[in-house]
Amino acid sequence: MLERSNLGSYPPVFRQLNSVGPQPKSYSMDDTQVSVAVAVPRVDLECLSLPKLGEACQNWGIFRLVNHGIPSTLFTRLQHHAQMLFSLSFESKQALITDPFSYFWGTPALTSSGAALKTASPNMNWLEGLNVPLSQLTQFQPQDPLLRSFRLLLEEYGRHLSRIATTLFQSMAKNLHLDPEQSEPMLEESTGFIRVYRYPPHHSMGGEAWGMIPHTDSSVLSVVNQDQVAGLEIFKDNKWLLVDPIPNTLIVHIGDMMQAISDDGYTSVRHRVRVKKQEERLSICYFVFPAEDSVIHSSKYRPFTYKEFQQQVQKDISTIGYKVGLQRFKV
Ligand SMILES: O=C(O)CCC(=O)C(=O)O
Ligand SMILES: [Fe+2]
Repeated sequence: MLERSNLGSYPPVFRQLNSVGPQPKSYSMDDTQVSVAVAVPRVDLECLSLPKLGEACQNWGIFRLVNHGIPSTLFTRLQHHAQMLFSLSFESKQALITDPFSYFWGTPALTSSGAALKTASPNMNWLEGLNVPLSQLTQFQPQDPLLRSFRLLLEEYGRHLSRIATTLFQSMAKNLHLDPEQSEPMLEESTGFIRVYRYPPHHSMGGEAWGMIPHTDSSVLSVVNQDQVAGLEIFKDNKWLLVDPIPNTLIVHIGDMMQAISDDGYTSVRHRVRVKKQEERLSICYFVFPAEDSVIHSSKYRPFTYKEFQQQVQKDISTIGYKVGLQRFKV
């Protein structure tokens, strides 16, 4: 049960708990019925089966990674630190979390500097988060002991995620018969960043709020580490399906860049996050991209760089309120 004392840690716009005051505008969707839990395919990183991996990427665009080599104690410590950090007062978080980290709420769409992107959309995403560019981690030398130890954990976690993403990408490239020289810049480890999210509870009296509205990730690969509070849903075969949390497993998403690289053979799966009435949810997500200026060649899209793609996404979010994505680049 949520402690009221927690309230001061939420950004003011999320402090409407139990009130009948004005509700944030909700994302209007007709397909918000309860989604069913589903067994997403499992991929074992220790005994990686290329056919199984290929099948998951083609048919699902998402899979559950097991035997990934990350110690369970690292998961626990990360979650614990994230919880402690988010439970600080809103003002403390604003003051403590400084460049190159950034603290945001209400939208996951950020500019390249980490500031929240001004969006034309009235949809409020019911979340607060921390943005961590991994290549700049060592520049973050906070005085605060909690942040200092969190940074060390993120560094260790980032190394694991780089290893995992590289192994998976190389196996996917093999499956797709990509030329190793051309595919190498398609996964640039230095572009990797981590988002740590907290989804506050939402006591809806009138409207419903989404933790994160439906979207596809712009990345090559995204790796989600969720706590025990369910909420992540994927859209498959015209249904929303719940991706259950299972301790010590990771959820890997195919992102838009991987969809383009694979000539649409793999699907960047649409997903969203549902918020709970009583419980907070935490997740720690990793995203990795192609080298900014490498040209992505695909039979389905005109040649483009990730930089162009990102600029187009930011322009669409600012002007029309949502991401159009790969459609903008179709031949
Ligand atoms: O919190 C989650 O489980 C997913 C977050 C997500 O989809 C994203 O950051 O793109
Ligand atoms: Fe996502």
